[in-house]
Amino acid sequence: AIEEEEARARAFLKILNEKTWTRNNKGTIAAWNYASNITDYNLKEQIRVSAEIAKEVKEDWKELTKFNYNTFIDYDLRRQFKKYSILGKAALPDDKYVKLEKIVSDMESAYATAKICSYHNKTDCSLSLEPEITKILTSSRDPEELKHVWVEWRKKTKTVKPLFIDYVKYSNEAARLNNFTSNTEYWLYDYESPTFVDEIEKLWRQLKPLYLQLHAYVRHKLRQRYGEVVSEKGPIPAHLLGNMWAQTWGHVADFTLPYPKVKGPNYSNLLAKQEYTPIKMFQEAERFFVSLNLTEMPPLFWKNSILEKPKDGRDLVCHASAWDFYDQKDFRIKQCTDVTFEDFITAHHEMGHIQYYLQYKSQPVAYREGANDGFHEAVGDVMALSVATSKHLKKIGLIDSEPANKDQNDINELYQMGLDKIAFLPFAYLMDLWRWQVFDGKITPEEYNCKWWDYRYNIQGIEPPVDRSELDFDPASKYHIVADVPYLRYFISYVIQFQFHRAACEIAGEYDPNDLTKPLHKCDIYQNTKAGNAIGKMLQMGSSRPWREAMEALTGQQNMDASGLLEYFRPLYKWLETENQKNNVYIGWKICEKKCT
Ligand SMILES: C=C(C[SeH])C(=O)N1CCC[C@H]1C(=O)O
Ligand SMILES: [Zn+2]
Repeated sequence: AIEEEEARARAFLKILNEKTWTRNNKGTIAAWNYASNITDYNLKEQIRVSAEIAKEVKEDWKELTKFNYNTFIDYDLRRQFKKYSILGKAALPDDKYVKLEKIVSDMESAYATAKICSYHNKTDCSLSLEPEITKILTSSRDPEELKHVWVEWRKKTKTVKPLFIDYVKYSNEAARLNNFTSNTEYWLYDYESPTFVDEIEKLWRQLKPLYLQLHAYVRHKLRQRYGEVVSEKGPIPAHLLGNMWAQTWGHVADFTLPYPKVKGPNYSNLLAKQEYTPIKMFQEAERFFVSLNLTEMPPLFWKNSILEKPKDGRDLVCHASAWDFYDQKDFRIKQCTDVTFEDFITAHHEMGHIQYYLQYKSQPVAYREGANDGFHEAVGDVMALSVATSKHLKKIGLIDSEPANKDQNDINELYQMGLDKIAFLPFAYLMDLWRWQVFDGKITPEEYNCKWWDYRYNIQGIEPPVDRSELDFDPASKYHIVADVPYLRYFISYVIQFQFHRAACEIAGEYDPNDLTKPLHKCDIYQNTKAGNAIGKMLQMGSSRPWREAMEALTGQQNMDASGLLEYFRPLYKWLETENQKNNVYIGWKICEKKCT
């Protein structure tokens, strides 16, 4: 009878849970050893362990699928079985599994070890993405030097194209073995919502007008600074926006600010002046979480994390990441942290992942993940929305007084935040729009690059600094493309983090929609344990319930909703519309001559 089968299933699941966290721990250790020290030995070891685990997982899967779990009455039992029933890449035959693992590791190490020559000193070819190239992109105001690093980085990273073609093939093969039509369907499966892509498209439609206003203003200001290299009505040249991928534009703030006369201090300089070190940045981040009655970092975090780029000359993956070792004790961050405000904010982002791991660590293994992957990306950013306010920075003594001219400074602060949060939306959206079409075969290898630039033109309104062709492979210039990391999670995060922020700020009494003295963008939930407890309750759920129920636990609503972000940026939106009208600025962009052939 079903009761008897469910009893057997519970016993089976108990054992599977134990085996799974132990396997995950072993696999994560091997993956950490490779990512933090790229050597042939560590690569072989990582692949050996991963293949061994895949074999064992497949054995257990054969047993698991003998159960009639879709008929189980117990929701929780049914849900856990359903999660374990998706085998993922382990569905591949052993040899193809190893091939796919090696392909992704090789693409990731090509990216992690890529170096370019300096613009000013052609014999110095030691520049890595972090910190050297990043520093140039954020601080150089020489269009020729910016063009040099933009082009040279892509010359180095495009070499993985043949590997990427095979990556697509094997990923699709694995997806089909899981009864998905392609890797696209596999990537979207966990959102448990057939209308999910439509919901995302609708959010972008609601947010695009705000983006168009910001884009028009920034192009106008860049044109004032750089002249004809920035067209009046065309896309913005991608190399002038302070970021290798033009995904966030915060580093052009200092010469495009709405009210330059009341420009505040450079926070990065203040961090350096106050002798912050990477460790102190993470300790400060921890203090914020603990102030909300959330959990402190466990001893092994401080013992095992890599919080600065090692100076021993080793190759490692510098792209910031947070790791759960599934033993409920070992949680780590690996980040090549510089003492900059951007990295201080990223420290909160990464610690948000660790906090989520800590909050759901007592859940069954199958539920130790975000309600959906966008939630995982949002946790730290919610904290950072409070931390980045001048009100908070005064509380922690980074600045000694809040800026004088309130209204003008408010617009400046909103603009600074908008250069990161609003500018990011079309980039995050197009990253998987392109990959979904690649996995579905609608974009073929012969057109990878020009279809990429079609999206970059049409959705983001940017253009390359030099002509592109199919001999280039610009998507590979971005970590997530070569490392097989989906990106829709960040678009989701940048929308829902403002819903979470609004809910937490209302609980904290820091935001009141009817009280103009408490606008959302001035909210700081620091030390508010009521807000912290509400956030913690949502995080403890992990993926034990569908994400809409987790969303409802904190915000009282079940849908993703652009109104949080639009409420936060409302004052900036009005200011931009007025300013653009005053300057008679063209809104949008004419698709100028195709730069990809
Ligand atoms: C910091 C991380 C590790 Se999850 C990251 O990849 N992020 C954080 C924001 C967007 C995205 C990126 O850098 O592209
Ligand atoms: Zn993240």
